[in-house]
This record gives sequence, C-alpha cells and structure tokens, in this order.
Amino acid sequence: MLNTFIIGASGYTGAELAKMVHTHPQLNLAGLYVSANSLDANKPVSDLHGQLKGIVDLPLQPLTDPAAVAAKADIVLLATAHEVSHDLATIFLSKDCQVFDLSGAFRVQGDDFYTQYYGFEHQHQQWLEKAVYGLAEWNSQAIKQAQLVAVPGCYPTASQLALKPLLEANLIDKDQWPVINAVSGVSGAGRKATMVNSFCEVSLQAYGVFGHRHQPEIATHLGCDVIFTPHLGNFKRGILATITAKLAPGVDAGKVAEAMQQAYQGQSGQHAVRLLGEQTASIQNVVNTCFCDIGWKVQGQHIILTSAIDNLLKGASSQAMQCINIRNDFPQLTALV
Ligand SMILES: NC(=O)C1=CN([C@@H]2O[C@H](COP(=O)(O)OP(=O)(O)OC[C@H]3O[C@@H](n4cnc5c(N)ncnc54)[C@H](OP(=O)(O)O)[C@@H]3O)[C@@H](O)[C@H]2O)C=CC1
Ligand SMILES: CC(=O)N[C@@H](CCC(=O)OP(=O)(O)O)C(=O)O
Repeated sequence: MLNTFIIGASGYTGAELAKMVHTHPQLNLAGLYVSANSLDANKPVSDLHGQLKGIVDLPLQPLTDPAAVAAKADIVLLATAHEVSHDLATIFLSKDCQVFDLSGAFRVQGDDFYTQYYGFEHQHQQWLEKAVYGLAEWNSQAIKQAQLVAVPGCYPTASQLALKPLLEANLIDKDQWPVINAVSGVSGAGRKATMVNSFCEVSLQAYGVFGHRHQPEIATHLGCDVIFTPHLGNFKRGILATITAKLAPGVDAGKVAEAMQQAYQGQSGQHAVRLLGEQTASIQNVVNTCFCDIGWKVQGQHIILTSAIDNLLKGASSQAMQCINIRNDFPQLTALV
C-alpha cells in the first residue's frame, strides 16, 4: 500500500480525492491537511463534505510541518492554490515523494508566463522543466517516469482532448485558429466564498476575455494557437466546450472519425474518453463521472466539436488519479469507475 496524503483536503477537489484514495485498493489514505491556520483544522472532513460521512471521517490536520509529512509519504496530492503548490511541492519532491499537483504551478514553461498570468515569479525552474503535463490519454509514457505531475486545468482538459486527435493527424487548418467557447459550473472557482461566485451574482457570462491563463496552457500543449473564451454558468459542476475549427484541404467527415477512433477507441477501458460521433456532448452525462464525452459534426470545411467533463473530476481529481494509476502501473481507471 502506498501512503497517500492530500493537502487542501477541505476544498472541492480535495474532498473528491479523499473518496477516490479511500476506495483505491493499492493506496492508503494516510492523512488530510489544510493550512496551518485554517478555520477548519481538526474538524472531520465529513463535517464539511456530508457525502463522505461514514466513508471518510478523518480529521483535517493543520499543515504545520510539511517536511514531517513528506517523510511519511509515498504520494502527495496538492489540491491547493497555485502559489501554495508552488511553495510546497519542492518540500515533498526533495524527500522523493511522487507529487501530483492539481494547480497551475508547474504546467507551462516560458520566461514570464507565471508573472504575466499567475502574478508571481516562479522560483523552481528546474522542477518546472522536469514536471510532466498530466493529460492522461496523451502523455502516459512520460507520466510513467515522472516524479512531479502537473495535472492540467479543467478547460484545457476538455479543449485538448477534443482537438488533439485532429491536430496530431494534421487535419486542422492552423491558419484559422480554433475557437473554443466553454461554460463552467461555479465549483470551478473553488469552495471559498467570493463576490463573483456568490449565488445572486452568478448569471451566464463570459469572463477573462483574451486574458485567461488557460489560453496559453491550451496553445502551448496543443502546439497550435487558439481563441479561448470561458464563461461562468449558474450550475454547480461541469464544463461544456464548443469548439469551431477549419479543416485542412481535402479533409472530410470520414477522416475526422478515423482520427478520433485511432486516438481513443482502441484502448477502451484504459482511458476516460467516450466518443459520441454526431451526437452532442452534455454536462448531464458526465457529471460525477471521470469521463470526457466528445461529439463532432463536419459541414464543408468546418467542424464543430463539443466536449463535456466534470470540472472537479476529469478536470482535476479523477485525472490526477488516472495519473497516479499510470505512474504506478495500476489499471488506469482504478477507483474511478
Ligand atoms: N475547482 C476546479 O474545478 C478545479 C480546480 N483546479 C485547481 O485545483 C486546486 C484546488 O482547487 P479547489 O479544490 O477548487 O480549491 P478550494 O479553494 O476548494 O480548496 C483549497 C484547499 O486548500 C487549502 N489550503 C489553502 N491554503 C493552504 C496552505 N497554505 N496549506 C495547505 N492547504 C491550504 C484550503 O483550506 P484552508 O483555506 O482552510 O486551509 C482548501 O482545503 C487549485 O489550484 C485549482 O486552481 C484545477 C482544475 C479544476
Ligand atoms: C469557473 C472558474 O472560475 N474556473 C476557474 C478555472 C479552474 C481550473 O481549471 O483551474 P486551474 O486554476 O487549476 O487552472 C477559472 O476560470 O479560474
């Protein structure tokens, strides 16, 4: 059994992880942590997340001595804000733990990327270079060798899983940037109350226009520029991305279907993508599952793809668990289906 610790366990993604680690046959849920001065310190996690009652009732311990936790850990899941993960990760890495970071702290290399998009200067360049991007369906060979896995963001997961098969097969005309419009439920913003995510303020609207940090994350890892516009919707969880792209000359619906099937169909049960063909993806069918559903339709030289995930699961926690499974040679969907 691998001793597994969750830092940030009182948050939305942390609570999802607690349930998964608890049910995983090869992982021992060894401890749940919140910040040293957390108002929730020492409460049972199930007091905050009632769905865990009788399943995981461990206390949320204050993280006063991360090095002491590192000494006991085989695996550490960082379900913490970007800057917190940035500061904590190396403490665990220096003690040879496997670290799976759900934040954006190690996802993108680039000179002023972190100052421009995250508002802090990255202090751990070597680990940033060594970190493996945890897009599970596409990066398993590198994940198998990784000590630090940067789990992709929620919008980047939905967007890349849809576009990557077509880009890898050279089916997209890159001169016309794919346009990604995506709507997220409010849990995407985390559990802390803010004005933006308060009940009476949430409507349906675009935000981060031309400035969201997921645009460069998507473009970097796809190797193709994109227009990306996120929207906040008045529902709790799920993301639907609707993506419009121009196909390369001579590409038809048959070639698109072949590329999709080649990318995903062959490894059924070993990955978390479900292909819908001409049906459209919907949030209802993926919420509370680890799956990304992808549908598409071709008309002339254009394709419209729809891609749906649960932002807290395939967009964060279950993708982290897929990466743990890949890294440790467990069946990829262990504890997820
Ligand atoms: N929500 C989503 O859909 C997605 C989130 N992510 C990323 O995953 C990470 C977690 O997100 P989410 O679960 O939504 O966040 P939440 O805000 O819901 O939870 C954050 C957790 O971190 C804890 N925390 C804060 N500061 C520290 C600290 N210094 N040391 C230890 N624990 C700390 C908080 O508890 P306390 O403050 O009481 O200490 C809380 O448990 C973020 O980086 C987010 O960007 C990625 C993809 C999707
Ligand atoms: C609705 C909402 O606010 N969503 C978040 C994205 C959450 C996510 O994917 O997380 P990372 O921050 O880890 O990249 C946002 O737009 O900032």
